[in-house]
This record gives sequence, structure tokens and C-alpha cells, in this order.
Amino acid sequence: MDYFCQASPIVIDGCIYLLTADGAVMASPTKMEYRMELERLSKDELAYELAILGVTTVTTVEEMRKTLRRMRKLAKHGSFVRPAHPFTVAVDLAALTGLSTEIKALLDTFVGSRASSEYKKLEAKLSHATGRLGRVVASTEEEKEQVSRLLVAFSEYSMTLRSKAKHFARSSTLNASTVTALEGMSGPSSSSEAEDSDTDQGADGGIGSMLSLLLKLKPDLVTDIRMHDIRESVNGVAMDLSHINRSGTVRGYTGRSQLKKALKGADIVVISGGISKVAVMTRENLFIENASIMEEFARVCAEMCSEALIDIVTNPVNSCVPVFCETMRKLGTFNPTKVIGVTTLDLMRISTFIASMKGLDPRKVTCPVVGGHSLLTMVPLLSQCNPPINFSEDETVALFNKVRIAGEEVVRAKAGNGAAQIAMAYSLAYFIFDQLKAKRGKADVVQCGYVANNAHKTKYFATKLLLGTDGIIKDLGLGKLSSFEQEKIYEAIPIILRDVDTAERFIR
Ligand SMILES: NC(=O)C1=CN([C@@H]2O[C@H](COP(=O)(O)OP(=O)(O)OC[C@H]3O[C@@H](n4cnc5c(N)ncnc54)[C@H](O)[C@@H]3O)[C@@H](O)[C@H]2O)C=CC1
Ligand SMILES: O=C([O-])CC(=O)C(=O)O
Repeated sequence: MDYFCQASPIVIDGCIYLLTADGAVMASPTKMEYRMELERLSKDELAYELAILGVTTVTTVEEMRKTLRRMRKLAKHGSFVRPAHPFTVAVDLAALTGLSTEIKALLDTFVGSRASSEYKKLEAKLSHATGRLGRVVASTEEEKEQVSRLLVAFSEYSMTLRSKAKHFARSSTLNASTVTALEGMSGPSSSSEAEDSDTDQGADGGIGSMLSLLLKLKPDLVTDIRMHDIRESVNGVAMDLSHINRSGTVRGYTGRSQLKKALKGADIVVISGGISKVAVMTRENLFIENASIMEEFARVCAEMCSEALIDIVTNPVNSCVPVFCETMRKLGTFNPTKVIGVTTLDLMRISTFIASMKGLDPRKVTCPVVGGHSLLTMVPLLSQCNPPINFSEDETVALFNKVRIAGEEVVRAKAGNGAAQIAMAYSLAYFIFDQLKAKRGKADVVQCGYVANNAHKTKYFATKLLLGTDGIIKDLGLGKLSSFEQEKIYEAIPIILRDVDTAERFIR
């Protein structure tokens, strides 16, 4: 058969396509197949790859992969004759149209580097799809048109995939995501007076130091970590972290004098500085001490990084967030889409508790938690669990209680040695990764957080939030509630009103 190459050949993913004189497509056959990672293909795709080699008897996915590997070796050594193509043009085109939709959907949400598994999966699917397309010998006008359309679509997907990965790599190295953790060392008895005190206390690292460790492990997302604490020992923690063999920088800043330097130009600021609970305290008991710290941070953030995303961890979240926001508002720099009170630990805990109750994988369970971050304001929305799960009345009450007292239980179990830190740092790190991915264009990133929101006339409320390139792009509210959840929201409202009022009185 003679093939006539029109103008220049079309190249997709290193495979050369020649358009024949009558418009049909012929691909240079084998190169693409060798680039395809078999682990990334679905069962249907593997079945096709086997069928075109004449194998239709293999059943399990593992066997399919093994057989394909063996046949590839045979083909490489030239000791294999390919049978006649076993599919009709109509079957091939229907499968390819479905594949095109699937690849497009995956591509729309793809954010990552060439090393990511999502990239490799897309690459394998594109190789499979373009290989299959190359084997279609269209004869009718309609078929030829469909082939051309698919060819253009796969070519565009291929370019988009590469350019997204390139953009991702560039934004990870050039637009360093500077995360300033306004806290470094742990120490259950730490307080704002500790600035002048001895620094050899707090040996086991608090939320800030553990968070910084987890951020350090993701250099593709976080390239510059600055740690600030009133204690000088934060410099040692930063130095310690900087010895980890991952790219990016970690620097320590200490005392009020270095706060401005630490914050200058930061992309994300995580505030977990202040005091934490010892036994028989409520989160509200921390207010007086921590409110003045929030006020100070807000003033410096307003001056040094008013565009940064601000994550407030310090308790009581229900009042610390309003103190921070209202201070910024007074200074004319408050942007409600940028400041979030972090409640992610509550979401992680409830998914763990649900999974354990129902025998599920906790990583595959999600459940929003709204309202606030204190005993009676935390409202898990069990009716919105994903996957949907039915709970009896007793189970609902048990889960509400368990998540609400989880913080107290950790404090009690740590016997005077501070509050939850490890799970907090873990959930916080993933919250920040989500913010960074959304910042780089990932779509559909939904998190919960305590933000300026007057839907319940409380001025602040934890709701479901859609994150985007510039912080919160949409407040998704609470969604449809069960009557039990609605009742708990009504109970939370006066408490949040009181917590916000406490903050406002402090600011005045
Ligand atoms: N939102 C949430 O879900 C959670 C919030 N928390 C809260 O997070 C906060 C931090 O907890 P931990 O890390 O366990 O406490 P920690 O006591 O281990 O660390 C607090 C650090 O803040 C530093 N600090 C105090 N005043 C400062 C200032 N003016 N500037 C800079 N640094 C200052 C201290 O020197 C200390 O190193 C607490 O308020 C705690 O209640 C804790 C767990 C969960
Ligand atoms: O209870 C505390 O003080 C810490 C906290 O917020 C939690 O563990 O949920």
C-alpha cells in the first residue's frame, strides 16, 4: 500500500501520523505502544491491546498485563505476526469517542508535574487512544470526518497535558510558594511573655514545626518555608529541617523584631502562635492571651503581605478569626476571600470516626463540618457524607459527641502536656496543599472553614468553601440539612454570636 504524506506529518506524543491521500490515518505502529505504561490502563483498554494481538482468553487484569508484556517482547524481536484487525470501524470509533470524553474530563482537573501518577495515566490513555485511532481504516465520508475530529482532539489533549505539566513545573520553581508558619517550637506553657524567657523549653515540637516538616516533604508545592516564633530556638528547628534532602529553603525568624521580615511577600501565612490548652480549660479560656497576638499579626500582615492567604489555627478560632479580620478591616486591608479559620481537623476526625464505625477506608470517606470550632458549635453534616451513608439516631448522636469532645480527650490524655498537634499538623498540611493546588488552577477544590459570613446573622460561620486561584471563590453555604443538623445549627448560632461579640468588644 502506498501512503502519501500530506504537507507535514502530524506528531502526537512522539508517534508519527501520516495522512493518506484519501484522508485515512496511518500511524507509525509500534513506538506509541512501548511508551504506554500498562499499569495505567483500564481493563477494557488492556482487553483491546490484547485483542489486536489475537489474544482474547485472558481474564484477570494482572494476567492481561503479564501476557501483554510477554507479547511486546516477542514483537520487539520480530518473532510475532500481527493478526487481522479484529474490530469494525464502528466499534473502534464508538470506543474512541468514549475515551475522548474520559480523557478530557481527566485533563480538565489535572494539576501536576510529568512525574505525577495523573500525568502518567493520561499519557498512557493518550498513547492507547492514538494507537487505536491509527489502526482505524475509515472508508465512508462520515467515518473519515470522525477520525479527523478525534485526531484533532487527541492532539489538543496531548498539547494541553504537556503545557499544564510545564506550567506546573514553572510555577513550583519560579513562583515559590512561601509559607510562613507563625509558630515554630512547642511548649505547653508557652505564652507571649516567653519572648524574654529561657529558650530550652518545648522539646517535642508543636503544630508549627510538625506542619513545616510535612510541607518540606512536598517541594513541588512549597518551596520556601519561613518559621517565626517568639523563641529563639525556632532558628534551630528551621536549621534542622533545612538538612532534609529535599529542595527548597527553610528559614527561622525570631521575636517581634523579625516578624515583618518573616511575613514580607508570603503567599500563605499559617497562624498557630499563642497558648494552647492544659487540662480543665475550654478553648474560650485562651482568648485573652491569644487575642492580642491575633491583633499584632493582623497589623503586620496588613503591612507586609496583605494579598496573602491567611490560615488561622490558634484557639479559640471562633473569636480569633474575628479579631484578626476586624483589625485588618480597620486598617482597610481586609479581604474576606483570603482569611480562613482552620477547622480541617474536625473534618478529618469525623471521617476517621465514621470509617471506623462502618468498617470503611477513612481516606475514602468525607463529611463536611460547619458552624464553628468549639464544643457546641461544631456541626458535622452526616447527611452529606461521601459516599452517602445511613446512620441510626444513636449512631448520629454518638458521632456528634465523639467529634465534639475529641480535642478535650486528647488534652486529657496528654496529661497537661498540651493539646492535639500531630493530627492537626497532618490535616493542616493537606488543607494547605489543597489551597496551593487551587491557587495553581485545580478546579473543584472544596474545603470547610470558619470565615466572614453573615448568612446566619452571626458575621462569621464555618461553611463549605470553593477554593480557587485567589482564595475563596464561592461560599457554598451549608447545603441541605437533616432536621437534626438544622437543630444543631440553631443551637450553635447564639454561641457564635457571643464569640464574635467577645472579639468585637476586644477590638473596640
Ligand atoms: N484549629 C484547630 O483545630 C486547632 C487549634 N489548636 C490551637 O493551635 C494553637 C497552637 O497549638 P500548639 O502548637 O499545640 O501550641 P504550642 O504551645 O506548642 O506552640 C505555640 C507556639 O506559639 C509561640 N508563640 C506564642 N506567642 C507568640 C507570638 N506572639 N509570636 C510568635 N509565636 C508565639 C510559642 O512560643 C509556641 O512556640 C493553640 O492555640 C491551640 O489551641 C490546636 C489544635 C487544633
Ligand atoms: O482542644 C484543643 O484545645 C485543641 C483543638 O482545638 C482540638 O484538638 O480540636
